[in-house]
Order: sequence, then structure tokens, then C-alpha cells
Amino acid sequence: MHSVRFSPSLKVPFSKDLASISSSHGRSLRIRRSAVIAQMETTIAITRPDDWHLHLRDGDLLQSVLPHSVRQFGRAIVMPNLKPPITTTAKALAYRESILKALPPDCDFNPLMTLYLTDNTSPEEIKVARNSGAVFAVKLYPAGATTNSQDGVTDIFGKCLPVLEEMVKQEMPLLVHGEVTDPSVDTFDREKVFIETILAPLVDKLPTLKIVMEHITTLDAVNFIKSCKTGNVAATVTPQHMLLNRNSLFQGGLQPHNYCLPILKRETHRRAIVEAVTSGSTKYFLGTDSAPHDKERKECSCGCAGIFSAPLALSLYAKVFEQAGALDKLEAFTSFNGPDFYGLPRNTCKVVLQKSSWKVPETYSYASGEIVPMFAGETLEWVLCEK
Ligand SMILES: NC(=O)N[C@@H](CC(=O)O)C(=O)O
Ligand SMILES: [Zn+2]
Ligand SMILES: [Zn+2]
Repeated sequence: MHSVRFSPSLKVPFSKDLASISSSHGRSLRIRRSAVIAQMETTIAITRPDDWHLHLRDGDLLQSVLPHSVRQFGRAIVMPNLKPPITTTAKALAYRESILKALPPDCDFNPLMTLYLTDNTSPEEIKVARNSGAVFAVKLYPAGATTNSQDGVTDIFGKCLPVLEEMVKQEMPLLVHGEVTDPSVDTFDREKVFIETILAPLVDKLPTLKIVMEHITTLDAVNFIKSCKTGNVAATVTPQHMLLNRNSLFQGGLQPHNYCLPILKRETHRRAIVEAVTSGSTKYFLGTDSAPHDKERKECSCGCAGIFSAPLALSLYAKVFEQAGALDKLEAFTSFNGPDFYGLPRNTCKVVLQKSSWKVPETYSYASGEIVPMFAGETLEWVLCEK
């Protein structure tokens, strides 16, 4: 039997009845208790989660991937790395409108928009962004670090410093793709070197700037987050960086659908992340980094980085926490730590996850092609109950 700890957020149907029956019928006690535990394992009701790192893309792809996130999440921070990138408030507002238009009817999903930081972003733009009420954060992509990052930042401490100082004034968070781009640095070390050469000095320079290190992948990141004592630095964590290690890239041949950036790391790093996240630390929260790419653009001689996990996101996180024997900590990670860090209200309604096997589809079709999801064709144990 799995070890599921008792928690107020676990739904235990009929547990009162069973308790009273148990106390008056001595011998049946053990059977009844196990019945309670079996019930506990079948359903979990948690406060509606949010996705604090999501790629929704645009056009056909947006139309097709958005419903998957809406089904599970109340809000999402929407990444700005479109082609061309969302570099101004005006573009962010227009993008937000197209997301709202693509929503199913009667849906209260709230897309929180971001600005793509460039060497030319002005401090004035930060004020405009803040006053718009719709731009929620600014995203730092080191130029060339990841998908559609070629217009990103080349010198954070030079050209961008006045912008960062304005962000402190406007209380605008900085979301960071934390990898250096120096081609001489080993791919697997790029996060660690980024922490040492950019992130730690940045936190020292601007200790009141709210910073989220996105999609952390290493023990080094865990240690860094732990070492930040101001409460202004936190991290999002993807399902793939808690469920897969770098062997998954090469298992039985090259596996393009497990290729994302930062790249999967060795098992010791995966374990460190799972341990930190399931420990109950409030500095980590859910950010899927669901990053859909057309199947043909993944399965080719120069495949894109990005894993599409939106349709199965909550099932994957439940798997991580169950494997760690920490299902009682799932809700804080999915639904409390994010809004608490960002100073937003927690969602009020609930979603229910049920322990029931389902097979992840091999592909999801959209108007212009197909997308292969994470764990395509595999069986997962937790499913989101539809309303
Ligand atoms: N994570 C990825 O591998 N890809 C993301 C970009 C990003 O989040 O770095 C994408 O937009 O495809
Ligand atoms: Zn990234
Ligand atoms: Zn991303």
C-alpha cells in the first residue's frame, strides 16, 4: 500500500460513518480503516491551481492548446517568446485579447501577461506596463539561450540596469531563463554558471527585486534558492525536471520529445529538486513550461527545444508527489505558494483528482499539424475529474 498521509485537503468520503461503525464493532476496525485509506487514495480535492510558466503560442496552436490549461488552471503566466516577441505593453495587450478571444465561453481563466526584455527596453516601458494593469512581469531571456530568445538580453548589468531599477520601483517581478549562452560552457553546466555569474550578483545588487528562477534543473539552483533569505527569490519547477533525468534523452535512441531547455540533468539533480519541492518549502511553485512545437519541428535534423505537458500537467505533478509520499504537500505547491509569493489571492474553487488509469494520447491534432505530448502513449494514474 502507498503511504498517503492524512491531510485536511484529502477527500475522505464517509469517513465519519466509518469512524462510528469502527468504534462500536471492535473486530471490523482494521478492515474499515483500510477501507478509509483506500478511499483516501482515490480522490484528492485541491484548491484550483495556477500555472506560473506557460507557453500558449498564437494562431492555430493557441486555439488548440489553451483549453488544456483552462481545464486545470485558474491563471497562467503567459510567456512572451512569440515570433516576433512581446516586447511592448501594446503587444502584450493585443496578445491578451487574442487569448481571451480563444477562451471557451463562460470561462474565467486569467492570463497574466509578460514583457520580453531586450537591450532596448526603456524604463518608461516598465511604467506603461505597470499602469496597464495587464502586464504582470518581465521575462529575461539571455540572447540565444532558448526557443525564440535571439532578441533577448546580451548584457544584463549594462544596458538593462536602469530598467531593472525601474522594476524595483514598480514592484514588477523579473522571471529568468537561467542559463548562460557562452558556447564554451558545457550545456549541462549552463544553469550553474548562470547562478554564479549573473543571478547571485543580480540578487546582491537589487535585493528588493522580486525574481523567479524559472524551470530549475539542478542541485545548484536548489542550494541557491535556499540561500536567498529575503523572500524575494523563488523558483518554478516543471514536471519533466522532476520525473525525468538525462537518460530519457537517449533511451533506446534519440528522444526529441524529451528535449527541452534547460536540458534534463543527471539523476542526482532530479532527486534534489524533488526533495526540495516535496519538502513543503514555500519557495517553489508550479510552472509547467508546457512548450508545444509541431511534431515535424521536433522530429527533424535540428529539433526545437520544448516539451508539451499541458494536457497532463496535474496528473504528472500528482505522480511526483505520490512517488515522494508527499501528496499532502501537493496543494501548497500547485495552488498556494505561487499566489502567496506574487501577492495575489489564492483561487477559491476546488478541482478533484482521481486515482484512475488513463492513457496519454500519442498526439494532439491542431489545424496545421500535430503535437506530441510528454509521456505520449504511456499510462498515468491520476486524472482530473471534469466538473
Ligand atoms: N523550455 C523550452 O525548451 N522551450 C521553451 C522556451 C523556454 O522556456 O526556455 C519554448 O518556448 O519552446
Ligand atoms: Zn526558458
Ligand atoms: Zn518556458
